Amino acid sequence: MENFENIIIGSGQAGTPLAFKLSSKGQTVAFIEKEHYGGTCLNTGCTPTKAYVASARRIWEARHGDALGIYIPEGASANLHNIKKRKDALIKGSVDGIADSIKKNDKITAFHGEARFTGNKEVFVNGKTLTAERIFINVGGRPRIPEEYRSAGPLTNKSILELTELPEHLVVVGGGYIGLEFGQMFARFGSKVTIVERGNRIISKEDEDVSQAIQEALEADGVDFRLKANCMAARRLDNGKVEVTVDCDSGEPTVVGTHVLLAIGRDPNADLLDLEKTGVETDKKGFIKVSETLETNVKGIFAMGDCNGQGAFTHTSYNDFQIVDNQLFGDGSRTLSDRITTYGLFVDPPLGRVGMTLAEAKEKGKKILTSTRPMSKVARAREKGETRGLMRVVVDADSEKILGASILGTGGDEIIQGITNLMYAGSSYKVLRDSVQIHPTVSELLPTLLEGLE
Ligand SMILES: Cc1cc2nc3c(=O)[nH]c(=O)nc-3n(C[C@H](O)[C@H](O)[C@H](O)COP(=O)(O)OP(=O)(O)OC[C@H]3O[C@@H](n4cnc5c(N)ncnc54)[C@H](O)[C@@H]3O)c2cc1C
Ligand SMILES: NC(=O)c1ccc[n+]([C@@H]2O[C@H](COP(=O)([O-])OP(=O)(O)OC[C@H]3O[C@@H](n4cnc5c(N)ncnc54)[C@H](O)[C@@H]3O)[C@@H](O)[C@H]2O)c1
Repeated sequence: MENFENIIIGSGQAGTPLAFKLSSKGQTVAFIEKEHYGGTCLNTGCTPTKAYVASARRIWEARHGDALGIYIPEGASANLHNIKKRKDALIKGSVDGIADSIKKNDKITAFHGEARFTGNKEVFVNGKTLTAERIFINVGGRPRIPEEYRSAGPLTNKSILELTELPEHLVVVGGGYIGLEFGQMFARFGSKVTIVERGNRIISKEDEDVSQAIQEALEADGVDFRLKANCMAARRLDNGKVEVTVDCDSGEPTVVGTHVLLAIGRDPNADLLDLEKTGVETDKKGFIKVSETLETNVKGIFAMGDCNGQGAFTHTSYNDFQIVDNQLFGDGSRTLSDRITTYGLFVDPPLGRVGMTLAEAKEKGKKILTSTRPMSKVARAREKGETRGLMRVVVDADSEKILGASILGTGGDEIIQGITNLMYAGSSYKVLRDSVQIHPTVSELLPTLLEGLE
């Protein structure tokens, strides 16, 4: 039995900074990771996909000179082997950086193996039992793979990033974040892509016109959509192809492709921890239940990141770390409910989102003011020749505070942060409405957008 002051299970976006923070305070840490340092975001999530998105954008530019008066000779092609090589190098640099820092840190003891609980404050890994008064769980999630897809040998976000040759026809099941980002990039690389979605529209959390505009953007890249695909299964055919049963209301009942990517959501890894040995409670979906300060029902055991169901993004996991850090070493004022929902969808053009959609605000019965402006009415977007998308803001009519915004368009993933900042400041929308912004930028239309509130 080895005793530490802290045990961290999983080196995700919260566990890793926490290990270094605890050690900087002179505390001992057992840091357990079963796979690669940096977790999903670094190895099979954000970093590789955004590297691929950049390659996809480059080939799109190489094929779209005409609109801007540039003659580009034909022949640009994507070399997936080299795209992957670049991505692998990016990841290796960061993973090695974390490993080096851990090696040099005499307060952190690293364990490479799968941890599970054997007692209340007792964790078993690599044949050793570790104990600590404080245990932090940051185990993330894994792709959901329903039984009816298994025999087809579907790709996941992990295995698709190992391909070195382009799929001839990639069938993507799921029209959410993962399906849309991979769908567009592989279409741009040169694969035929069909996205099959169970709902009647893609990315259904967004306002309908936003979903529609994203679908049109991907269709312009050649992506086919099959919506309302409500009876889904997949099987491998004798000729090696995969057949996905879609059973939509109209059209062919199946789609046959060379590869199928499953992107229908992720399940938390909490079920693999033998949590019953500690009495830590999970909810119906398997997420670990936490308090406002991320402590579980067992005192001294915390859950951070995707496994607590309070967020599913790198920045929400990192914010979990900030909350725990503030509770342990700060003034204890930071809690979960301070967090404003914000995220990006990194298709092209990108979507930046914060707070409520218009539909959500209406559903909540709020007295609202709203304004929408198409990107075709934004000078900078016209100058760039990238006029797809729209910007929308929703304001609480009584408090004058911004409730939410969607910016789908060139630079949308960056521009949204200005609105996020205003929301964190708790200021009236009038502060932004009356501000001066640089010309010519997309942001300069934010004051105009706010002048149009109705
Ligand atoms: C394809 C894809 C693209 C994404 N793109 C974005 C994006 O652009 N922006 C964004 O904000 N988010 C993105 N995300 C989401 C983001 O990756 C996660 O929200 C983020 O990684 C937070 O994860 P985490 O901290 O909960 O844990 P993770 O990063 O999932 O790390 C958990 C770690 O725990 C380890 N582990 C699990 N069980 C055990 C165990 N029993 N013992 C030891 N170790 C264990 C795992 O090996 C893993 O390394 C993306 C996700 C995917 C899949
Ligand atoms: N840009 C980003 O920040 C980013 C990028 C990628 C992934 N992620 C994270 O990864 C998580 C998982 O992403 P995801 O795309 O797998 O999930 P998701 O929940 O975003 O989308 C899943 C989609 O699949 C559909 N679906 C569900 N079951 C289906 C079925 N049986 N057949 C057909 N369609 C089905 C759903 O209606 C939904 O549209 C997200 O919650 C997100 O937090 C974030």
